Amino acid sequence: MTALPIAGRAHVRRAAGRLIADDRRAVVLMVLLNALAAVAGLAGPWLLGRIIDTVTGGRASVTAVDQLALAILLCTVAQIVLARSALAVGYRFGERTAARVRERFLDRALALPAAVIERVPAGDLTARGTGDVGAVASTMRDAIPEVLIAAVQALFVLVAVFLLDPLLGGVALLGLSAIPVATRWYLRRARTAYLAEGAAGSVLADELASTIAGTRTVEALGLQKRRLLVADAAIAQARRTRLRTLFLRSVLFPVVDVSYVVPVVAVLLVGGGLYINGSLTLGAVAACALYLRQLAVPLDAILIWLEQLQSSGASFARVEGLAAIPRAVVTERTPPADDRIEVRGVRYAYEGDRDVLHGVDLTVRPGERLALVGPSGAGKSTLGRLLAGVDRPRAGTLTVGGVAIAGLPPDLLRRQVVLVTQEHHVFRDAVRDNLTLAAPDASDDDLRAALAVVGADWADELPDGLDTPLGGAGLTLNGAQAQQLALARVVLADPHTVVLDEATALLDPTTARAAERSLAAVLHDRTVIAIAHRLQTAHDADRVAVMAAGRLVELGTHDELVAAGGTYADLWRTWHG
Ligand SMILES: Nc1ncnc2c1ncn2[C@@H]1O[C@H](COP(=O)(O)OP(=O)(O)OP(=O)(O)O)[C@@H](O)[C@H]1O
Repeated sequence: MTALPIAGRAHVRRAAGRLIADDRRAVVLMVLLNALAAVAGLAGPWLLGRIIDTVTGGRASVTAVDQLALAILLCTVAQIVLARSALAVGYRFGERTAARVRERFLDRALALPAAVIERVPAGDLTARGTGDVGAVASTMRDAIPEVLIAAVQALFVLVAVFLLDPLLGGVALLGLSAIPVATRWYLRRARTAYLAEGAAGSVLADELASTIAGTRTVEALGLQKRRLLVADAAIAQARRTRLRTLFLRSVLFPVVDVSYVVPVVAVLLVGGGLYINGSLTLGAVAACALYLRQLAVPLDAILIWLEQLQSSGASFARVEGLAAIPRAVVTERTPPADDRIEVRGVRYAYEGDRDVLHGVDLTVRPGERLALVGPSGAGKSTLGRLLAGVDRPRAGTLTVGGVAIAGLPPDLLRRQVVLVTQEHHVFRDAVRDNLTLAAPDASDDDLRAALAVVGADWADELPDGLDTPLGGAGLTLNGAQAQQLALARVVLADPHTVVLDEATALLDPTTARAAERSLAAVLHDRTVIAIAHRLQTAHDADRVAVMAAGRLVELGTHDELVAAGGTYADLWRTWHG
């Protein structure tokens, strides 16, 4: 199993920037409304300072004080209205952006090549698609608007203090200096810690999912204790990583809380001195102190969200990690010239450059039945997947009618080659939707005809006909019926070539016989490449290709190969006892 990639910091920053830029009008409006709200909010302490100066200057008249008080009231109302409007614009921006994150993840997950999905732990993809996407979406909805708003407010408050008195502004900044130091310490450690927390969550989800999926096996083999130990280890790791992030938070927050009080005290002390000196009015000192008290609110908001930004930054890196996986690219636009499949110098590696196929050459003749035989691990299934376009070769070419098989678009590919294995997925959907996957334009009559070809009599007695839901609360198909449904899909896709890989291996003997009949009906008039585990299949085939250790070692008819006295002849003798 290979883990899914994680996006680097630069990629995450660019992706976040793009999300904001995609809705830039909302962002500009949000900042503008909020800047106006901040200006209205700043007027309050300044007007209060004016009242103090008017009263202490002995020039107080009731009308002047009333007018100033009324102005404070108006500014407060304006601030509330503007700030609420900014928040409303922000939340709408957040909801739209969250929806885009979800859609993009789904698009990317659906575009992952089948080979990649098979190789990554299922829990990882699920955890990214649920927990991580959820964390990013809620950050976009709540954190980004609030952080933007708080940043504008904090900036305006500081500018106001500097405008009132630059010296007091400097003192305030000095008093706040512990915050960036503590934040830097936190940020340096937080990404790694939150990534570890996310990874531990994925492992836990994966372990639980695989225990649930294998419940019967676990029960049958008495593996409960072993699975519990595995789950315990995953839970312990999840707990360790959570404690680490908790520790980081428990250092940051107390330092920050104390840092809010320091500048207020410093400004009152220094401002008091300046007032006694006569270089500053009492009103200005009071206004500065009030501003700095106000500063705690936006700074607190930024720091609280910073924590969420960090954890969701790690989530975003996991969500964006999918972008690093090359999509299944369509390189061929022209339909193949004919049905001939050519394999030339094909090499394939599951991991790195450790080849499991070492230069395979093969021509599949249209209409023939070709059996692929060889010992376990020889590379038969791997070649079968390449022939069906599920995977691309690392080197060499696999073509049908002159075009690369894996480069064909899905609708064209399924009319050329289809892989039939023992795994038949029944989607939780109506029978009709389960079938039209293979032929979106097929009519109900086509679907019924396809079910009839594979001998699916049960389909005639469905309670709601083709609308009958399958899986979940709907009808549950048994193994043979599920296979017939899969074979009906093949009939509908109507490929000229079918690759069979252990198509009936899992069925019991009675069902297998019925399944063989269905299969025979599907294979009629098509080229068949059968990965043969029973040599009887090879005996009945037109030609036999023998594989050993990733190489094609023999090719010919059954009789020719038996007469040649090589690998196949040995296999045949052993099988015949
Ligand atoms: N998903 C995978 N990841 C890594 N290596 C793999 C994977 N699948 C197969 N292999 C390796 O590739 C080689 C060829 O395997 P393949 O399944 O194609 O052989 P096979 O001839 O079909 O064997 P069998 O008859 O047992 O199915 C083997 O060494 C196998 O271990």
